[in-house]
Amino acid sequence: MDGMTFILFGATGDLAKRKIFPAIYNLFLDEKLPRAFAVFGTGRRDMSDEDFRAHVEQSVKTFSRRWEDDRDRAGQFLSMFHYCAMDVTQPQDYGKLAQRIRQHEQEGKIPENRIYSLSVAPELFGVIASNISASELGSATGWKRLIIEKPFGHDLQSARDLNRSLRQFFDEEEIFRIDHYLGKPMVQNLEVLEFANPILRTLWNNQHIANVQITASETVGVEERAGYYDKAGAIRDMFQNHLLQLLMMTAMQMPRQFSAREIRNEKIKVLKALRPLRQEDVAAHVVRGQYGKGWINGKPAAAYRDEPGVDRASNTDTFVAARLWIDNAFWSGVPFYIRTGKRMREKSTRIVIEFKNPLRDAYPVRHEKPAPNLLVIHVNPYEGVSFQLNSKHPGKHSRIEPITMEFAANANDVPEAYELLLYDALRGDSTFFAHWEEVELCWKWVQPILDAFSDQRVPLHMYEAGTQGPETAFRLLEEDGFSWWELNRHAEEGTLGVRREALSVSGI
Ligand SMILES: NC(=O)C1=CN([C@@H]2O[C@H](COP(=O)(O)OP(=O)(O)OC[C@H]3O[C@@H](n4cnc5c(N)ncnc54)[C@H](OP(=O)(O)O)[C@@H]3O)[C@@H](O)[C@H]2O)C=CC1
Ligand SMILES: O=C1O[C@H](COP(=O)(O)O)[C@@H](O)[C@H](O)[C@H]1O
Repeated sequence: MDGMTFILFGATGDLAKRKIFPAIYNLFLDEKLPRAFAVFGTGRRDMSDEDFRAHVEQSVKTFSRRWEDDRDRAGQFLSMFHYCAMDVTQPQDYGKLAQRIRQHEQEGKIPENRIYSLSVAPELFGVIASNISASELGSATGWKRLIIEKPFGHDLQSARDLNRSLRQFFDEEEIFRIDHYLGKPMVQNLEVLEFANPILRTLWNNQHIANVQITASETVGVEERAGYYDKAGAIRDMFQNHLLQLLMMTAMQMPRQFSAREIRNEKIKVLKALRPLRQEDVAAHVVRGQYGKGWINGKPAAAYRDEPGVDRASNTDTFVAARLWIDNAFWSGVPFYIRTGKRMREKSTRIVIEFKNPLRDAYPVRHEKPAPNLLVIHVNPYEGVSFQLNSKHPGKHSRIEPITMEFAANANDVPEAYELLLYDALRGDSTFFAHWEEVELCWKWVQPILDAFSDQRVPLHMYEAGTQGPETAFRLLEEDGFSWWELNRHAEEGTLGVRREALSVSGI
């Protein structure tokens, strides 16, 4: 890799501390950084380079799973970090930053290749891109890339406006929109599972698959982010981006080549085949929920409306479940059920593929019915794959019981999403970043839901904190003769199976 400079706007913020510095540190330990690599952090507060390095060290000690107490190594790592206080809204401040970067590049004979990473509030994305371009930074002789955090817009129109303003200064190929779900190792593994296993490839279609369920449930509530979340809700925070990305990665067909462009084309085909929702149909296919008070892991949890910073009369969705149809030759007739929520019973992101069960009634009456085969991709926090098959009980003649074959990744060896994504951005590989066309199509599909929610056309169902969401989300599947599959009780002990989910039992 060529030498380069990583310019981090928002280097004193929460994301930098928890994700970005630890990721850079892990890449450093793995010798994946270019030989000539420097980070210039910026923020409004005053800090010397030494203060900044102490801040980076503290962040890495706290948040990297691999901190090594080796002073030489730590010194070598920290010497890459520099700090420049500035206000990003002030064009004159960019000259100071540009001078420091240029001096560093000249002293080290480093090419003027620059990555601008925007870890600041989204309102500042456009102004930073414009000021970079208008300042001395804009006349660098090397390549440039822009890393953007979420949220990318608040709805279809604002996303288009933001994209238009960024595209005045950066080409699409230069923009790397982070969706950290695309950096999760099991999500990156999806294309291998689907396409490198002829057995699965043969089965990956509507002839064999009965339904697909994608769940991202969290036990945490709104935490300290009410200011942002109360305006966003689960539909913007998780559904429009992370969950639709999981849907695309699951439903896409094998690309002609495993290049960023071809993979993106296949993902886009899925979005284009998604059956559009008319506003008047939203209530029939989308369930909207908000958590009330309840219990999480034996501790009382406040209702969403009682959380600090939340409007007492808020109608914001903290839970969304939806039924989607992909109208193409591969998936026609297969419902995709997607749900996400805060303050649910368990933290789990998983994709469950339920296979058709044509032999269910082929066994004589005295036998138990075989359960459907299930393939479960456990994305988070367990990372692995399990396959549920049927087997005959050795002792009981007529007993058919489900058995699970599983593969679980060794948690210590699994890199974090930001590590994989930053490494890709350094190499200029955009496969696991959200392309504008994907982002726009996702907003387009979601927009009628946003409109129906804001017009109060979809009832807001309250659910008790610590449960699996409102009852209506169970009905959504029951209408089609299915039920949600949940992690089995022994998941913490390493068993990755699933079982049919019972209706809203709280986690008391
Ligand atoms: N935190 C998280 O877990 C996640 C965050 N994100 C996204 O990442 C981005 C950053 O979030 P987060 O780190 O939580 O935010 P914080 O509020 O913690 O940090 C904001 C950063 O922006 C800097 N900043 C604010 N205004 C200016 C200004 N006018 N000039 C220069 N610097 C400024 C602050 O510096 P200073 O205080 O020194 O002025 C600070 O470093 C947001 O887009 C967020 O949506 C996305 C996913 C998860
Ligand atoms: O982007 C977000 O993701 C987190 C959940 O991420 P995970 O990696 O822990 O599954 C969510 O809590 C947050 O609200 C959202 O902004």
